[in-house]
Amino acid sequence: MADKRNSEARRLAQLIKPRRKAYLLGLLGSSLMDSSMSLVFPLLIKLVLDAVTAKNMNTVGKICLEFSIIIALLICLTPLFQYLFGKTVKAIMIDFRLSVFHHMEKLPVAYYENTHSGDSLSRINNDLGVVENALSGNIRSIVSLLMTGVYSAVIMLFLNWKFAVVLILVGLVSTYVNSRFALPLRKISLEIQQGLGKQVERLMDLIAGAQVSRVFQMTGQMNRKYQVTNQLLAKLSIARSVRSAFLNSANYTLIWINNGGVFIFGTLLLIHGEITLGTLLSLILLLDHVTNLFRNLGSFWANLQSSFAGAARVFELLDIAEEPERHNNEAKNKAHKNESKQIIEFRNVSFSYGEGEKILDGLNLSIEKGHLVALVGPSGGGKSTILKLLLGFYPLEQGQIRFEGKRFTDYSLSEQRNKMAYVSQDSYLFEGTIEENIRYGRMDATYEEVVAAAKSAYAHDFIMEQSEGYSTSIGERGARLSGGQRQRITIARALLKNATILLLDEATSALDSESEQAVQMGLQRLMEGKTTITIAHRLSTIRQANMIYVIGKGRIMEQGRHADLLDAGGVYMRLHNMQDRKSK
Ligand SMILES: Nc1ncnc2c1ncn2[C@@H]1O[C@H](COP(=O)(O)OP(=O)(O)OP(=O)(O)O)[C@@H](O)[C@H]1O
Repeated sequence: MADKRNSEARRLAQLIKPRRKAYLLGLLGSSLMDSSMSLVFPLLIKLVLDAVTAKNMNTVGKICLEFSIIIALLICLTPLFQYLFGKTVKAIMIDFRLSVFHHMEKLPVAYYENTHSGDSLSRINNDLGVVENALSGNIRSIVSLLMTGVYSAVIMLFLNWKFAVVLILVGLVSTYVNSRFALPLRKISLEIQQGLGKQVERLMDLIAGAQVSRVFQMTGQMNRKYQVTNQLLAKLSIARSVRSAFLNSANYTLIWINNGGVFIFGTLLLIHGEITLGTLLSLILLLDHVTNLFRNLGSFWANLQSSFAGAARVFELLDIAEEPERHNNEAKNKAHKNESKQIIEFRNVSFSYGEGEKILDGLNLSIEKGHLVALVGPSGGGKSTILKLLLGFYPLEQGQIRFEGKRFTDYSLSEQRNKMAYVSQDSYLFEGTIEENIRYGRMDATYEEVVAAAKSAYAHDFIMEQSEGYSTSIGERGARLSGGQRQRITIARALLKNATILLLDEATSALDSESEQAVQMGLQRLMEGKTTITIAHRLSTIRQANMIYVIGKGRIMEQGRHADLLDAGGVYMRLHNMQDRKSK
């Protein structure tokens, strides 16, 4: 645990490193201003009272003038240091948020498939907010407290060392009591941060699943799940409050013992003539700062521990390995020489997600350049997994994929993906205009090229019917468009990319028969001279395919052209007949 804390502190220090000078100057400067402000008054009281007791009015005037200058200086410098500190913390956080964002961009698809988006969102929102608090509020409070307390103690030592020593000894008890509360508070804070993550997950489900939850009348279940996280959070917050309350009452007890004892001791010193009235008053005012140090150091430390809990969750996210430039686990197959002319070849490929069962099991398939190849077969057979492997979303476990005659790993992942365009069942549309969404296919495309792609995808007409044509904003995930319209925009985006290989995963599934026919025609035009791998459930759409692979349980069950497979009378024929009967 201590190691972990150290590592979080070290990593937070690393964050500050590029702006270390400005951060330290802002932090120490503003803390110095805070503590100086607190010390000016006790000193002024002592000096003025001593001068008044000595009836030395000239000195009183001089002291007042000097202190006026000091206070004016403090008033001018305080906002300057605070501005520097605030600005530096913001700059550090901007860089940090950006690096977290960049990291998330590079995380493997597997991370997103296996982690609830609410958890990630909570880490980059709530937990990063907590880190910002640590860098600004928490650390500054501790430094200010330390400075004020230590200065006050030093001044007290000068004013009367006996008084100061008694006070410090009593204060150490207070620090010990406070520090005992720090660790449990940190533990609860970590649980609260995790609970907040769960709560965001529930909220994400509520928003993203708004339609489904209404159709399936799920509000009861969703409410219950939300209640569970809410109650857990409430329980944890109460536990934290209870511990804080105990800490506070322990502190109040100590304050009274401390103040009472010190007051009696100070009065005795005054009666015995060891200190003046001015010194006693000044000591009593300084006393508050020193007891504050002993009393609050523990609880401020505990707050910092809570911030570390948030930081730990962000660093945990940052520690997840990014996608490599290339998957290199095929290196053991170096001996394999390429003698094939195929554009894509799977050789004895086996794959499973994590520790689970084999999804692909010694799969062999080859795809010729310019061909239209269809993958069909029962649900869960592994068709989409084949496309995911081609896109490099997962590394291979066994076997190899060859690509344009070379090993897959001879290409970087970005080179592989540059050669491919992908339209999946639920291709994502981004917040922005229709034009922007199509242009993501190729950022340097001209407006005319964007329009041409939209025309080929048979999207142009409905785009022109929108209020602002290509500049129409489509809303989150294209919520202001119909399913078929969304699909045609994603097809236009893929068309614009003009990649050598087209991967279509049920690309026309969301279209009505009329627009499906239109898109099929557009795709036909696009596929000329390109290699297309399409996953199709409706076998009527792949009659023209050069090769059809029937995939089941991660293996090829049958392969051939449409007519051959029908003649063979196997799985394909049964699927075909079933669909035929349904359509009639
Ligand atoms: N990210 C994942 N983690 C774990 N298992 C997964 C993951 N994605 C898919 N699977 C499993 O892999 C198997 C094959 O899935 P895949 O999506 O490749 O099948 P498919 O043939 O495309 O199915 P469908 O025709 O229904 O789309 C399924 O059993 C599925 O549950």
